[in-house]
Amino acid sequence: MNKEKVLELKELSHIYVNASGAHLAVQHINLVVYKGEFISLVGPSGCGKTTILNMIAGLLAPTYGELKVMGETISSPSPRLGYMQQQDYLFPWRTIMQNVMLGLEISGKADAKSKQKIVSLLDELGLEQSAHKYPHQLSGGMRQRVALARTLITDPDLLLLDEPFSALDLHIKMQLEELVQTTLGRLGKTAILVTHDLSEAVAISNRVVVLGRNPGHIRKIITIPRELKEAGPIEARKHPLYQACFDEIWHELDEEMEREEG
Ligand SMILES: Nc1ncnc2c1ncn2[C@@H]1O[C@H](COP(=O)(O)OP(=O)(O)OP(=O)(O)O)[C@@H](O)[C@H]1O
Repeated sequence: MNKEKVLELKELSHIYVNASGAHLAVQHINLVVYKGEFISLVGPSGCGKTTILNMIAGLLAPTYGELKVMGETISSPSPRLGYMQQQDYLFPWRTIMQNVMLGLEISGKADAKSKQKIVSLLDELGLEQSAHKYPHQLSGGMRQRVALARTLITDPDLLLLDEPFSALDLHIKMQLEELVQTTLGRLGKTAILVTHDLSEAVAISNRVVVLGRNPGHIRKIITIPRELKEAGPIEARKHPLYQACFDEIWHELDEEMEREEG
């Protein structure tokens, strides 16, 4: 694996302050993510997954600690980052082509070659027949593929994926995981996925970051064997090495629950 650092989090912490007081949401988050890695964040509800993602996205300022993307401190939303969420946020009055174009327009990257770039990306994502359709004419899985195209078209260094597959039925979800892994792998992209689905985290990631809560912290970082990644998300779930990884994450989360109750 190429050892270029795409993301560096050092002692990253966030305190929410509002009318009811101050709440330490996450503290001492230390993580380095290298080019081409796929990292998942898992943990119980309220452990700070969204808070961490929002800080990386430049939407929320760290209260203390350091956050760098490609060596640069991020303090506001940056074109280096692509954000994909559970909801696709496609504009209903724009065609698929125009929705993807929006990603380029917003980042000021639209030019004479944009249309051709979009056509070939839609083609790669199996959406070649959909370019002139409107979002309501597509299924949920296809809409998420459009959202992926809109995220990838700006060529971000780091993709932030906030449960982008969670609203889809299992079959479509696994197909989309497969497509995302293949596409990001081919483009050499780096990604951070927030998911509640442990099987998805094991099947798609290079490393899984297991978080604990009160306040949010990293409990353990589990490296997934290369063989699972090479098998692809669907076959990985049937691989002999899969269950041990799943059990290790499960055990961490179990211990976290016991720690909280104890
Ligand atoms: N705006 C806010 N003001 C105060 N506290 C907040 C705010 N947003 C989140 N929190 C608290 O910060 C902690 C982390 O929340 P966060 O939403 O990041 O967790 P999460 O792991 O993403 O949760 P979930 O899995 O339920 O989405 C929780 O204790 C939450 O209640």
